[in-house]
Amino acid sequence: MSEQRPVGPLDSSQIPRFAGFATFARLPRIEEVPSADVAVVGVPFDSGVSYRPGARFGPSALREASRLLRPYHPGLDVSPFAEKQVVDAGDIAVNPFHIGEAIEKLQQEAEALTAGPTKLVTVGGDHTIALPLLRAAAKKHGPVALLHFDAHLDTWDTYFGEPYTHGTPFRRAVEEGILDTSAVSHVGTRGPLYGKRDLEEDRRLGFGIVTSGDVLRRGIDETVDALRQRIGDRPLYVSVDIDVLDPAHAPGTGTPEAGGMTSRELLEILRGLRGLNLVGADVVELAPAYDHAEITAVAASHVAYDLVSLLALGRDA
Ligand SMILES: N=C(N)NCCCC(=O)O
Ligand SMILES: [Zn+2]
Ligand SMILES: [Zn+2]
Repeated sequence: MSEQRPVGPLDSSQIPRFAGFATFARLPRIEEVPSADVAVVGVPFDSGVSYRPGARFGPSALREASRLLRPYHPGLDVSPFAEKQVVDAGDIAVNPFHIGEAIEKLQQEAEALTAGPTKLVTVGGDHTIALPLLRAAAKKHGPVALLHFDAHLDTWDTYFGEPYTHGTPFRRAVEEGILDTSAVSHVGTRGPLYGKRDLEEDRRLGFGIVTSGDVLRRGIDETVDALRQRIGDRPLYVSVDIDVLDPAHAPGTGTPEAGGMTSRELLEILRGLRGLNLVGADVVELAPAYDHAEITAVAASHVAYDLVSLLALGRDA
């Protein structure tokens, strides 16, 4: 940004936070400011799911839950909306009846949004959308390190013979050479698999795994240290599937698995990433039809807030 001060959220002491249109954290829309450092953008797409549908309603649920976010982040000691111009870039509308076309359009739109200095936090939508987002990130930064928070590996080959689904984005990404496979990790993995081969193939692709049990046994600090060492100075993309959380913390999702992380653990690990070379991030698989009292939407909105805050801190954290 130039000398101009960022346009922040609506003042909740003047306009109650439950009033008015829902943009992320009540921030301005992208059209309302000359340029943006960080944009939160929705992708209401769930045509790639293998079980419960409904993540197409994720972006609007997250925006509604984000009304309660406040401008200062004590955990990271940053006021992200004062440091940087953060905006809501609306939704990227993609074809719900054609996955291939949806992926192409999403990649184009993500490239257009990030053509300048703007960094994206994308709200899904199902996990299929990570592939075009990673393509756009790699086009700009070269192959990126990946930190993938998820109950699932999402490195399966095909479903019903189809290569582009929410269970396959990271295998496609490795095949396409858009990930730096010396620094790709899953965190929070658990639950039954199709066979032991799933793990062998995942390892062959280059992934390291920190299971949800590992996080419990090692604790936050040791987990963060190991991840930071692996990532180093590389451009980093963070993908958060909200089903990384235990169904008690995130019932509103399509493929829930027992034994997951708490939202506290996830947020603490994210805060441990400050100072890394974060270039983009997503939060996916929020499916509000299965939610209760906005439990999952609130958790996802806080994850998005932490990701925005990390981007607002930038490298000088
Ligand atoms: N990406 C998510 N959430 N789930 C993938 C699960 C794929 C499966 O049903 O085997
Ligand atoms: Zn998952
Ligand atoms: Zn996933």
